Amino acid sequence: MSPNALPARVLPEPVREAIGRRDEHGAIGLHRAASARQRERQALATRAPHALMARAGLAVARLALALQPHARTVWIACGHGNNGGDGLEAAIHLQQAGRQVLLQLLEPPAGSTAPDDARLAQQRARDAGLVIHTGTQSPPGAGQADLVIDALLGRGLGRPAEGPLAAAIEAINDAGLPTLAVDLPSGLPGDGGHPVGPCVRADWTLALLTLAPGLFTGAGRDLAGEIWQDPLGTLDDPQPMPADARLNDGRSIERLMPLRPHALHKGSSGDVLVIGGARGMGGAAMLAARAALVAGAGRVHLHPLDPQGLATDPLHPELMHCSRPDSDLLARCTVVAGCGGATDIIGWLPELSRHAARLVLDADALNALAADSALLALLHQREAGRTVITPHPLEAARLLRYPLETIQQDRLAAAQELARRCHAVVVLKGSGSVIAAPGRLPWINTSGSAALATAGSGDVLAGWLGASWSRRATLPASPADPWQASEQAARLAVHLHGQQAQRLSPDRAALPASRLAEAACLLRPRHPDTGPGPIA
Ligand SMILES: NC(=O)C1=CN([C@@H]2O[C@H](COP(=O)(O)OP(=O)(O)OC[C@H]3O[C@@H](n4cnc5c(N)ncnc54)[C@H](O)[C@@H]3O)[C@@H](O)[C@H]2O)[C@@H](O)CC1
Ligand SMILES: Nc1ncnc2c1ncn2[C@@H]1O[C@H](COP(=O)(O)OP(=O)(O)O)[C@@H](O)[C@H]1O
Ligand SMILES: [K+]
Repeated sequence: MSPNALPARVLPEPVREAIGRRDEHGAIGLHRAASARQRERQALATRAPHALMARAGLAVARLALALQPHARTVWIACGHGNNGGDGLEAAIHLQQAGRQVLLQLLEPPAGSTAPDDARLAQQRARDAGLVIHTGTQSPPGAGQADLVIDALLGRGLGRPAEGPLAAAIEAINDAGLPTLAVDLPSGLPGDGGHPVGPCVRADWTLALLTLAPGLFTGAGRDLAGEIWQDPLGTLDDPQPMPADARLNDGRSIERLMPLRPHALHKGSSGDVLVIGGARGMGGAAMLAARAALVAGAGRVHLHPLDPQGLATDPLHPELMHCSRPDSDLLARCTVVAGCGGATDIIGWLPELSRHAARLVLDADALNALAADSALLALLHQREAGRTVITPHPLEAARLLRYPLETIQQDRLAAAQELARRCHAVVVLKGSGSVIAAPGRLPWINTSGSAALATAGSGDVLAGWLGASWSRRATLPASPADPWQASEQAARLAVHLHGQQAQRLSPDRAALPASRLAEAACLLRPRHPDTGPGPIA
């Protein structure tokens, strides 16, 4: 086994991966189960029987040895499908590398049989002299192993695990050992990232062939740990299956960073107008305005909905108070509406829908929209690429009239549906924010952390996004692609917002939103989140 050829680490960033894995947008593609299967079929068709699984097993064993080089005993829990087959193949290599392997195999449920590849892997493991424990209990000594490899279930998860499978998942979690998941943590739905039954909590996940969106959003990040990928030698295959989504990671947004040329003037950075801050919630609008200012908008106007609200910001006297925005101002600005807007924002929405050049709707503006289909119809009449909405999952649930659970079970689908219904670019916030524009592949953002789970960090994002969009609006637009500017502005702001939070709070301690607003930028942060790179 060559120790040099390891898979590529996808998260945490930065990625130093094999050449050729990025698409024409400089992005890494994500595949839902149906296209992953199709990709697998394509790969199987051009290879010798069992070659793909043998390679998968080798990739798992190599990564296990690289991550835990001193592990002497490795417990490998295998299911009856091809995910288990990968585990069995890995067992052969780990045994050959001198490790003691405790190999557990769950029997198929009554009436079903293991797939051919997995059966062949079982035979090969037996032929290699491995002892296979087939009871429902973990193998003796498993709890004292140095590493557990979870090969119970991968992309085949069809329903919540129960019975022996659920017990095996719980045994892995209860053991508290360093855990490497094969392809997916068992129990994690690859498309959605929101388990409804028991699920392995892994320290590392090695995705095989394709990357599942569910690894990067919802509960996926916490359950998958550090994410690695091995394309199993398929990078040069002709016509690979197109992706269903893309990763909005550091590399993919590099090309979106606006230049600040020497001859820049405030008129070339665009204007932002923030409307929000009803009584008692002036801070929300102030945070959005500050973020827009610090992120580099040419001019920032603030219209507080509370007439007694702060007229000026003592920390930022450059912020312009605006007592009554007229249609000329609306037609010039990127309008960020709704932060702390309460019900006072409702009356503004028809006018904003008609006149705002670019419109970012957040918080209470979204609640107003959810409650009034006439407002939604007005939004629909706006030109393509003129609106961005930034709901958190509960706001998305109100807008779509779905239970919150449904949103979280398939965040990609929810964001796409919202984009279609609202005729807007959508930022569905939370762990692994999804950015979706109508009729386009959605993006899953990789930056950010629980440091952002504080009141006001969404207001900061809305203002940041406003500045990002204003800046892009002054650049030459692509007439053939009306969604491009707003989608790119959202991608850039969402990624930098998360990246700055990681930089300011590396240990994920709660980050006051006012500190984040002061760090708003549209440039590469000075201290990007770096870590040891993978060996690719
Ligand atoms: N065929 C190959 O050569 C390759 C297979 N690969 C592996 O194959 C995996 C997919 O394999 P499978 O399609 O066999 O699926 P899995 O091994 O993930 O699951 C096996 C079977 O378990 C059953 N099942 C699903 N949910 C269950 C539940 N809650 N309780 C009990 N049984 C349940 C299903 O019938 C499913 O087909 C990937 O995740 C990956 O690890 C990849 O390594 C690529 C190569
Ligand atoms: N655990 C997390 N991981 C990554 N990003 C997060 C996490 N929690 C919150 N965020 C981000 O923080 C922001 C919170 O926005 P929101 O829920 O609207 O809060 P608020 O209304 O208090 O400002 C969003 O950008 C969201 O994506
Ligand atoms: K697994």
